[in-house]
Amino acid sequence: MGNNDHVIGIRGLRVDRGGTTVLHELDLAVPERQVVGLLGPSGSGKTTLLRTLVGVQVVTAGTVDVLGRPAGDPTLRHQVGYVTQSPSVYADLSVTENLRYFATVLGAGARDVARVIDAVDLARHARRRVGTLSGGERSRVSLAAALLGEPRLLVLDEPTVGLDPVLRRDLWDLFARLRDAGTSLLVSSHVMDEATRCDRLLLLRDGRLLADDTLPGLLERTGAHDVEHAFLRLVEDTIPPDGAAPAGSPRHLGGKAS
Ligand SMILES: Nc1ncnc2c1ncn2[C@@H]1O[C@H](COP(=O)(O)OP(=O)(O)OP(=O)(O)O)[C@@H](O)[C@H]1O
Repeated sequence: MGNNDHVIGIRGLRVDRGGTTVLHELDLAVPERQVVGLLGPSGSGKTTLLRTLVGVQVVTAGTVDVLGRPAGDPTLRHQVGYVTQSPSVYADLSVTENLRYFATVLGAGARDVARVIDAVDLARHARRRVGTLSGGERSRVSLAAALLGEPRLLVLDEPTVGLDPVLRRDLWDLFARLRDAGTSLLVSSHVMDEATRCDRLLLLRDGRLLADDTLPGLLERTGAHDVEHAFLRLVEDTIPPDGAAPAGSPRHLGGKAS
């Protein structure tokens, strides 16, 4: 796959925070027009990795390219939508007022406001003050703001956290629709089940990439029946017990380990 098919290219990325290395020599590429899940337990480095993509994280070593430009390049501002874990919208403004404000900042038109409100299914709450919305509704307002201007890449940090199963399903349906319309998405989650909704998976643990694969590829490679067990098998393979085969041995990676 050539560079043109990738929306994100990372080489030798190392990030130190507070004197500790939290991302170790990451190499990865995210293909365009796919929903790519960045899965890993709490503290594995997901947010740190996403922050590097939008240029707000100091990088110790390596390169991070987004849409063919260095991460953080001003030309990317309108092409990358980023939603952080805490909703970054104004509680004392209505849904529409929030989005009009962000549309003005981004130079997007009023029609775009109606489009993004529809996209996240908040039309019936458009006049409500954001402070009166539920947590899930509020996070959809943040998502709507990220959709303004039709970015080519959406970077979403744990967008489904705290949502009930119905809302989670609806949000993943929305991600699939955005992908079908041509957007590339990188979505972080610590809920391994959400792997089934992703076209590709990046599994992160302790700042290291355990896997960069499709779900079927991952299951076949590890012989596991779900992503949680695949994750555990990969962890076993990278931390061998005393006297066992070295890390990266084909013990589990190719076979059907029990
Ligand atoms: N400002 C900071 N200073 C020092 N260490 C930090 C800082 N922010 C995060 N870390 C550490 O970096 C590591 C990765 O954190 P990060 O927030 O990227 O993980 P995460 O996978 O997003 O976790 P979560 O799912 O809980 O949000 C953790 O060990 C965390 O304690």
